[in-house]
Amino acid sequence: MRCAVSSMQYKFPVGSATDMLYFTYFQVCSTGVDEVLMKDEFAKLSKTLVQGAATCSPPLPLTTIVVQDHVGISNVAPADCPLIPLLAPEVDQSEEGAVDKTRIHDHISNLRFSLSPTAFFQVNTLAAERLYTLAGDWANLNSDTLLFDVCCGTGTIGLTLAHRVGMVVGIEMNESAVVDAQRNALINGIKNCRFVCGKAEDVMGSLLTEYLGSPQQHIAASESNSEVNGTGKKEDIVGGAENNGKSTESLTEKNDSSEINEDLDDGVSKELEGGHEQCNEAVRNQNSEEASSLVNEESIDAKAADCSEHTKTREEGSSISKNDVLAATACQFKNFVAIVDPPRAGLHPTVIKVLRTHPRIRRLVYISCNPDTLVANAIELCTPSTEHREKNKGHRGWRNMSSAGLARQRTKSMPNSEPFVPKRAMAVDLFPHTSHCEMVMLFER
Ligand SMILES: C[S@@+](CC[C@H](N)C(=O)[O-])C[C@H]1O[C@@H](n2cnc3c(N)ncnc32)[C@H](O)[C@@H]1O
Repeated sequence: MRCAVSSMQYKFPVGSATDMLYFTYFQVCSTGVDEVLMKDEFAKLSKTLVQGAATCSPPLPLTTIVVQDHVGISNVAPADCPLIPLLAPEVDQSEEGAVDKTRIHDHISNLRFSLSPTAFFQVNTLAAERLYTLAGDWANLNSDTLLFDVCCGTGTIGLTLAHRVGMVVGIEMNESAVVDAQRNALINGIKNCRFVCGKAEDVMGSLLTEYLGSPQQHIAASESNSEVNGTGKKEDIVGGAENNGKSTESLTEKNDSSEINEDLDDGVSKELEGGHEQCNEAVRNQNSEEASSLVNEESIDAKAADCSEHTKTREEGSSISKNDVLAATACQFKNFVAIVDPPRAGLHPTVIKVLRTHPRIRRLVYISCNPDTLVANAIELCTPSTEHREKNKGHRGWRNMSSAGLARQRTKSMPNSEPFVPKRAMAVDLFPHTSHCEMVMLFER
């Protein structure tokens, strides 16, 4: 296939609404095209965009254009592909905070978000605000809630809901987005969030065990509770697990450690002493404008990088970080909720499996931009374990199977576990005048 930039159709939002085409990225396939020609085409593209932005009314403040250089077959360039700047921002060094012009800034729910070029961010921010609020309402959040923000991007969902929960743990595979999320927490003075860089399928299981204890532990606690008092009530299970869980043990061990005291010197101790209520109060009182005027972008950069470094160090097991302290305090929570917002491919089967088989996750809010994969994931979350059909029997071959068909096959190897029940669903129109929308679905058990 041969295709160059010049063969692309692109319009710019000029004139009447019917002429408009909003885009978040261009995709260019350049197989067999000379590099000089490509450069020339990119220069033309850049010029067109600059002209389009200037002729808008009011003119669009276009500061940066970058392209990602990806060699390979994919409809999305991986986040670590090199970035080529086509239009560099005009930086006035005398102006305070000028360095920040290389980043995009936006606001959602009175919070300020600073974004790097490869990080995902909803284009329709007003509708995104409604979407996240709805997800938060359905998630039934309170100060006893530990919220897992799965596929968290730049931290938008977790940060906008942080004031409604005890703590947020965000999981995201794009490293730049994770650093953005740390940075956005700092910019907005939010202290009860931890962001972990990794594929959800690789880290979700160990994070659930770290914060909630292992599924086996809770099943055992549940069984012994039922034997002792003949009830098996879920409240009893939660209470027992809190005292016996891994998190409690690690809290005791870590509080004795001299290493942790050094780590706390940087002010983390103050965050924790005050508890989550104080932290929530800070979030409530500090609107984004005040916060942004208080923070210095360079120190934010350093702190965000520092936080992400801590995450890495911690995973290597060589030191105790601020994140360990957050993890250690997690045992106080009673309500564990996941809000998942995966890409079009949906959640990886491993993520579905760990969420379904952990008995303490009772509520899950799924935000989806692709109904096909939402249905497939819902089948795996909700099919009762008792339906033991013979594995691999009666299917028409993997290649011809829909995502729902594949999901049905996978339910046969799902470990015995209580199924979720789909309770509510609502479409949120983030992309007016297109056939796309976001779907929010609440699952409970
Ligand atoms: C639809 S976006 C949602 C981002 C964020 N929740 C928001 O609303 O801005 C999906 C996000 O999932 C991330 N992602 C994709 N696959 C992932 C995986 N396997 N594990 C963790 N994150 C993943 C992407 O990098 C992207 O940031």
